[in-house]
Amino acid sequence: MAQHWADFQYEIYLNGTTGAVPRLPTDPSRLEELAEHRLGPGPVGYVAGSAGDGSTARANQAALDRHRIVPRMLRDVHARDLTTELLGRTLPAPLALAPVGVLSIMHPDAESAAARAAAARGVPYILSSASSTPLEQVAEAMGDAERWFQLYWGKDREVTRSFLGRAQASGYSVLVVTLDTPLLAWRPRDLDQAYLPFLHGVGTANYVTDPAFRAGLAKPVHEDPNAAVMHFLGLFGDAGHTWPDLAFLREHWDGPIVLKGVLHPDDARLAADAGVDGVVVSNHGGRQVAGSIAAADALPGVADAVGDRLTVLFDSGVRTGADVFKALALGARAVLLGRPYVYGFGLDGEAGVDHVIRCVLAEFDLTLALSGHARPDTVTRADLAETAP
Ligand SMILES: Cc1cc2nc3c(=O)[nH]c(=O)nc-3n(C[C@H](O)[C@H](O)[C@H](O)COP(=O)(O)O)c2cc1C
Ligand SMILES: O=C(O)C(=O)c1ccccc1
Repeated sequence: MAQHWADFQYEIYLNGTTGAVPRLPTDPSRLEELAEHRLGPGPVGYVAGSAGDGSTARANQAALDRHRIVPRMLRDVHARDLTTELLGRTLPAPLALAPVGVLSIMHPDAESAAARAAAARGVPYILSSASSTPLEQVAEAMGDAERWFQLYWGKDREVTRSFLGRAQASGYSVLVVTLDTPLLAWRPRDLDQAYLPFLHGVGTANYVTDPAFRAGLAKPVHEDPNAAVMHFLGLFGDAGHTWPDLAFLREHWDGPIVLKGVLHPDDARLAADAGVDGVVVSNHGGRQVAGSIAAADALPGVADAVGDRLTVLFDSGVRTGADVFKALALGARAVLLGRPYVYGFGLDGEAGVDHVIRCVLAEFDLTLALSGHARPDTVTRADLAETAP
């Protein structure tokens, strides 16, 4: 019998015959509850928290929930193939791990371990600019797996140029440029605990090891670490960038460029006009604009506007394999998984990330089959019914 991601369920049941149950829950809500219970209040608050009243984060899930799958019967779904072509690459499934900075607040093994877990399954890992470990070290941990780098496009051109050069020298091939975070949003859960990871020395490793960044410091990092953090906070974002500035990135990056955080169809058209290769429809997991449109509600408009010109990716609210199916039906080529893998990582390190990847892909494989599809790319809007809120 061909190997399917769905076989993970029988592996779990078979292990159960010897009394072994999974070390982590397979249900994403229970995983989050466990993380809230076991991990430190500052760190877990940073991950679980969102902007303002939290309404955008809730809306992300509600929007996916409002769309219901309409399964089709008696189609041959016996042999399934989840491989997905995008940006000139073949992925084992329509899934990548979203860039999440400061992972060492969750687990001391940090980004290298999360990246290794993704690499072992062939799932692209998108390394954040704000990683706890320098990008060169994470690249080494990944062997010859796909490397994607997420850029916080900051105020200092020399630092940006240096980051792009370092990332290319370390074998990162896809550049994901995050547009929705020129400033950190108002985040009450962090404010109420007065907790910001960077001030605990986390998330600045790519910066403090960078020659161009160091050139802007009055004193060496070890002599005045707080000044280095404040310098980072002052330059990691730039609220002054506009569309024509993208030419600078195009000039300094050889591979595909994907813009993350696009919600308006007109912005998607501007992205296509600017000559980039893809967009991620995302509201940053509800962490930036409280009250913003749910990402899943923005997806069809963006897909209609640029689906024939750009690779459309999606994140914000994906928790299950069924959510992956719905995102594809609404027009995404693939999805990025955010908080769920971070909880798995916090609870069980590299093995926890592997567990979450396998749960989501097993359920996606089963959803695909039970809905009448043998491949991700045959899923369309006709597979969904939209119900009243
Ligand atoms: C703790 C945390 C840190 C994040 N850091 C980054 C980052 O460094 N760069 C970035 O582009 N997005 C970052 N994001 C956003 C994710 O890439 C992604 O858009 C979001 O988590 C998707 O929403 P979801 O977690 O609800 O699925 C972060 C998200 C979380 C939860
Ligand atoms: O916390 C975040 O959502 C985020 O994107 C971020 C921003 C700056 C540095 C690290 C993470």
